[in-house]
Amino acid sequence: MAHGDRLPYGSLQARVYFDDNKPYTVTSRLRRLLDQIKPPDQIEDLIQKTIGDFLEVQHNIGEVKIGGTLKITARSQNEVVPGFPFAKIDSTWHYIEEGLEDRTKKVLDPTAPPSTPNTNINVELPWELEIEWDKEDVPTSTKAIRSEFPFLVLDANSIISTSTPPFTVSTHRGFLPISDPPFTLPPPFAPLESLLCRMPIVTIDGTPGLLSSGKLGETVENELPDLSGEVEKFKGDAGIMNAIYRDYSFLLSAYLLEPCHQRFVRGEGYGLGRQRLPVVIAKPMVKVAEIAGFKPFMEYAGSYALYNYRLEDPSFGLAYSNLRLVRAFEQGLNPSSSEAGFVFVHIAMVSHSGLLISGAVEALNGALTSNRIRFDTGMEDLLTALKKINQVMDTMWNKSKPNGYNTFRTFIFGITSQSMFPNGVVYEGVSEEPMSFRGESGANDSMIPLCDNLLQIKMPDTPLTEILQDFRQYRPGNHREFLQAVKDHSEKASVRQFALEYPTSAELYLRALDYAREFRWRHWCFTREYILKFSKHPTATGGSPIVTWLPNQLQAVLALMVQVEPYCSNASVSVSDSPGVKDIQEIMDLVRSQQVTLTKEVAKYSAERGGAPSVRTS
Ligand code: HEM
Repeated sequence: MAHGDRLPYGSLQARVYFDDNKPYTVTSRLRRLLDQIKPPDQIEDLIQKTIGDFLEVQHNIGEVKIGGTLKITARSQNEVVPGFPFAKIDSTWHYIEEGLEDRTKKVLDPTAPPSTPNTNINVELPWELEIEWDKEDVPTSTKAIRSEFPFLVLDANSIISTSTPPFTVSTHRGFLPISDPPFTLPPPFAPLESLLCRMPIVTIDGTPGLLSSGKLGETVENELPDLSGEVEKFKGDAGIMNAIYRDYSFLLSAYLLEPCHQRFVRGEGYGLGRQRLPVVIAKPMVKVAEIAGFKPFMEYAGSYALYNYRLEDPSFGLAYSNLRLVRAFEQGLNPSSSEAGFVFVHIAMVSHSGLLISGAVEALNGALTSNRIRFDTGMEDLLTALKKINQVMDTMWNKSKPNGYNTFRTFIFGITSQSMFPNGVVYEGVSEEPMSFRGESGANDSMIPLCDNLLQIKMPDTPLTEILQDFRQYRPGNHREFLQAVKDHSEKASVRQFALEYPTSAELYLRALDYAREFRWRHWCFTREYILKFSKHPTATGGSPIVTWLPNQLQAVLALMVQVEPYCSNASVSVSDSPGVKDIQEIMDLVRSQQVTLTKEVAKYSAERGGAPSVRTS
């Protein structure tokens, strides 16, 4: 049924589910129905009731065309309550956020009524019917969720269970796991735990570990049983599954890359890694990765960076000084090591991604509904978040020193496009066909891709961009789906065009691009100072060509900024009035000088390294 079609029956009902026992006043108002035939403009029901379960309101509206707004506001002492709206059209109940995965729906709504089959109503109908929550009263973090962008983003009120995937996007945890990661494994995995404690180059008690003496490989082969039978037993606990996946991925990478580390510390090239993974790592890893929804190799979010912390004092939360590593390659769990600093800066940045997400969703909803105020408000939140994220990123220089980076870096390389694994790696007991996966990389973080997708930053049609697309597979499933939904809806709403239609929005848009530029420029500087100065290896840990890949995306952002600049010429000065905020001219001068500098630097490094390496995309 499409927008404008007639509803065959004159009844529209809404049902609100409450998850506590407070008394509520519920106002339900039907308004702005387009092309109504009979009903009055507006019907208002006021119902006061103590509720422990559902409240239903019904409007008898006669024959109407689809496309109106049912507004339901529920209040308890001025607080807007968390409720889940349903619409009943004819005799079928539709959850308003129709289209969500059943899994998520069940977590949030254990009491959802079964929908009865109805041949007249298409399941897409609720999306034609706009249902809004009272905008003034709904907190920023939640108002976007119950609106036009059909992706369920959790918030602090959402009910989560042990089966909720740890990496479920939310407005309070952002792209961090929804709960802090478990840091001990169930008892059957004691042999794995024991190996991982003895594994780092320097162990927790300061003594040299297995990687220091090059004894990890033989110790694995002598000691580790095949625990793949145990993995399945913990299937119901998504957090534990993710922790088991994290821990096997550390052992797997250390095992494969140990010989490369030995050569690297002797000042030689990396040479070859181990080309076969023994069954005792391969089988449980493949099993746990499949259940947890990752590739059977170390990933950025699910393993090395975002699932690799514990809180020293849980009451202190995610403060940088309160973070400790769970696993490490380099210096035991020393929180001041370069490896710890590298991991913690990522976590500290991502801890600000909740506002980035709610801002992006609000801006998207603004564009989807042609609501300029909503769009601008969302963009302002996005800018606040990006500013903070960039500030934290800048602390990397002190928290993890360039000369300490290359020691632990050896262990986060992947298989794809790496000279250490020219023919892939055989996972014994799984398949004799060699497998290949990209290595751990911040490129699999979701914050910058969110900006790319929301702002419709078009990357050039090059093999380098294919690598960017290939990286998408290496993210948690819910991150991937969220980013895809943002991309699709941003295209549907033509976010970029919507922003450029009005100078103030255009300025906000340009400033968001500027933060993406700043992020990518700093990245290029990191690559120069941490990698190019110390290593001749041609590919980064994720398998992208070290000199040309980051500039591919950075140049695209710089070029887009030049295109957008003219649309900001009459913008209100309010955004740039705040202290410390650069004016547009200043931003654009920097953009033009970075375009020139980057081109020169890429040419220089490429020439020094004998031209750009050939690019393999998968
Ligand atoms: C010493 C610090 C860092 C270095 C040396 C570094 C290095 C790199 C390199 C070489 C790449 C290329 C991709 C590949 O691995 O094949 C990359 C990509 C990327 N890294 Fe980092 N990184 C650092 C810190 C961070 C941090 C703190 C973040 C925060 C989330 C991050 C996020 C990203 C992103 C989003 C990309 C993709 C860039 C794009 O789309 O243009 N990196 N990084």
